[in-house]
Amino acid sequence: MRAHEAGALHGDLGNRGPAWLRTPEDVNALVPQLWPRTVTRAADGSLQVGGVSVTDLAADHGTPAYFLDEDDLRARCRDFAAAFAGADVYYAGKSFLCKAVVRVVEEEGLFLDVCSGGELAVALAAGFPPERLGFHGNNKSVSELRRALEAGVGRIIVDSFHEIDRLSELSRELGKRPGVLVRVTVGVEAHTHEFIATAHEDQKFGFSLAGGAAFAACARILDEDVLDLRGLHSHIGSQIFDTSGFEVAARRIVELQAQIRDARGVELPELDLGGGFGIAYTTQDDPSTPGDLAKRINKIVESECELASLRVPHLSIEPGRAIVGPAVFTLYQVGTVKDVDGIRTYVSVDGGMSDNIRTALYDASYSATLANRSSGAEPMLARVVGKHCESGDIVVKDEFLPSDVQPGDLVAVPGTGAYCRSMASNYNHVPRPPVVAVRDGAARVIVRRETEDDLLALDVG
Ligand SMILES: Cc1ncc(COP(=O)(O)O)c(C=O)c1O
Ligand SMILES: N[C@@H](CCCC[NH3+])C(=O)O
Repeated sequence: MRAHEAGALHGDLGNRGPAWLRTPEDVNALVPQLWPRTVTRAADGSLQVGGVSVTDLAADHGTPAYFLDEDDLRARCRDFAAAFAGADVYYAGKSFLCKAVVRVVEEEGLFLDVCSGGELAVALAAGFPPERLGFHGNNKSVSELRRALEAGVGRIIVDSFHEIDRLSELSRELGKRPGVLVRVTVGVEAHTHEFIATAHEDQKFGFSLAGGAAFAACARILDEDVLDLRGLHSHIGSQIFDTSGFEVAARRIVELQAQIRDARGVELPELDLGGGFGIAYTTQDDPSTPGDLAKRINKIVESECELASLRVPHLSIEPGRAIVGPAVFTLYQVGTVKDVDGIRTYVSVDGGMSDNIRTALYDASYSATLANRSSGAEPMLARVVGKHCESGDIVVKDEFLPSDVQPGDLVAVPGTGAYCRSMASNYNHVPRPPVVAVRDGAARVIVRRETEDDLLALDVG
């Protein structure tokens, strides 16, 4: 539910907030599902991650900054790999990609999904085995496809007839026979924000199942026999909690597998059901564990295959957010606190929509906590905003912070590992924050802070 829909007034505080948001009994308490697993409040009240206090991290690395709990990230990779044992788990690099994360993904035995020449370049620069890469995109350029073929990318997920033609021509030219999946639009209305739903009919991704394009794409690939058609792919959207969407997708896509078998005598050996598994951004979100997801997804694929008398294909999934999202928090410093009489208290921090566009773009909800100390002050409903020239520059729409929050305090926002640094911008020429990995009492910068010199270096006029 969105704050403006809820329209509830918190009588005790006279502030406007969503109906679900309750005054916390202890404003210093950390809600476990929101935080990376090594985050705790130390005896002095400050947060610590990987055994390092955020006050030290802020002193050493500045704010705003993204802090990655490396143990948490690795544990999430392992949880998915163990739950989906026997399947290929592709980490969706669009959620956040840098060489250090590529190495973690490789060390933890995952595959990697990239969706642009740039992401491919990061993966290759980090030495990721190309055969474990999947290459996505609805408009891959000829040069991106050429690079993917030359590098030996394991799977190319084709998304249009133009791409099939382009890739076939390049494959002939280079003497390659790449493994491909056909991305199918299964016609599912995923329960998520409209901008991040990807399997309803009216949108740019994939080949329509209902309209027959998906079957025609497979038929064309099989007829031409230049590309090695390994299977079908479906991705229904992102930040999804209700697994019924995956079930409908699996059912429809298995029906298409059966149709291809009946018409062409070919049982496609692979099936990729994409990513999109939701994470907790607030106390309202209750995500499934990888184990639960695996159980439900395997069950539906197996039962649908049995119904269609198909062998169960080799399964892949592509989680991004669910792996990196909860492993990171953003640390900001408070610059001003403004009580707009009787309406709202605005806590301004030193970042904003340039390091987290999701609130403005998707009306996303986040949580926050005072990070450099605990406080005995009464909870106060606040809006955490950034420093940009835009009134929609909101980081956390509604959150209870201690009422003595003041300039110089640190505020931490959890759940910012996915689609925050990767979608960051230089709006207002604000340099993008660093990403710092913390583990076993030590912090290391894995993406350095951008500088004004970096920005000016591009300005060659
Ligand atoms: C094809 C594909 N796979 C995987 C993902 C990863 O999604 P998420 O980060 O929600 O798991 C996306 C993004 O929505 C996607 O478009
Ligand atoms: N960028 C989106 C998700 C889209 C993922 C890619 N298809 C988000 O922040 O939630």
